[in-house]
Amino acid sequence: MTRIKCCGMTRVEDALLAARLGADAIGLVFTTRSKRRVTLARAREIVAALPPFIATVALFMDDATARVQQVVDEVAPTLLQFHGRESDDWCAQFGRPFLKAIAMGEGASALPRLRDYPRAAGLLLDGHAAGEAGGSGRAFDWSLLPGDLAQPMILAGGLHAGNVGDAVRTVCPWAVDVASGVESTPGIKDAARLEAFIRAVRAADAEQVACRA
Ligand SMILES: O=C(O)c1ccccc1N[C@@H]1O[C@H](COP(=O)(O)O)[C@@H](O)[C@H]1O
Repeated sequence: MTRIKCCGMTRVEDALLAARLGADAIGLVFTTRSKRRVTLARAREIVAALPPFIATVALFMDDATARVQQVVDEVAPTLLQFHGRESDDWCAQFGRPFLKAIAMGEGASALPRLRDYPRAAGLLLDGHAAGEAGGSGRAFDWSLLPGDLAQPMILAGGLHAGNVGDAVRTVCPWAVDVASGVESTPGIKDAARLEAFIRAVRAADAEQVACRA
């Protein structure tokens, strides 16, 4: 079954809705380069409201070590997610499992970077170009993806209810991650779009026997 992460939560009600509809994880964005940025207080409020077994993922992009440590100490997210030029060692210093985002917007030239993060719990492949912020709603060419990634792959970038079924069938990712594709406005989730997204993933899962082989 494909795991589902819904990123860029800024409201308790949206996080609870995602959990109720069947999301496995929610993302909280701390980088200043995002319209979905949350304060520490709001992040704590969202995390405290969640039911059991929903993972929380704190997202950063070239942030200071002290800032990441502060979020680790005060919010206690399940995982960290790094979107910038952070190295594998730098990401690992917090002693937490982490996802490393790889900017796939440049196409095949991004592929060597998939080998640079052996300590990552998963690689999140996003549609933006290196140096740009994610959460742009931009997809990339999934046919570039190698079938033999060493780590679990989290597919992101421009996913929405209309294309996520194809993504699951074509790529067989460990998880999918969505931000703008389930929003009415940045940071505000749309219940109908979120429900349609999760339904589309589950429908593709039901058809896709190859991924479970
Ligand atoms: O969501 C953001 O604002 C954001 C900012 C900076 C780096 C990453 C960000 N979001 C991540 O990007 C992916 C793809 O977003 P989208 O679905 O294409 O809008 C998203 O899943 C977040 O993990």
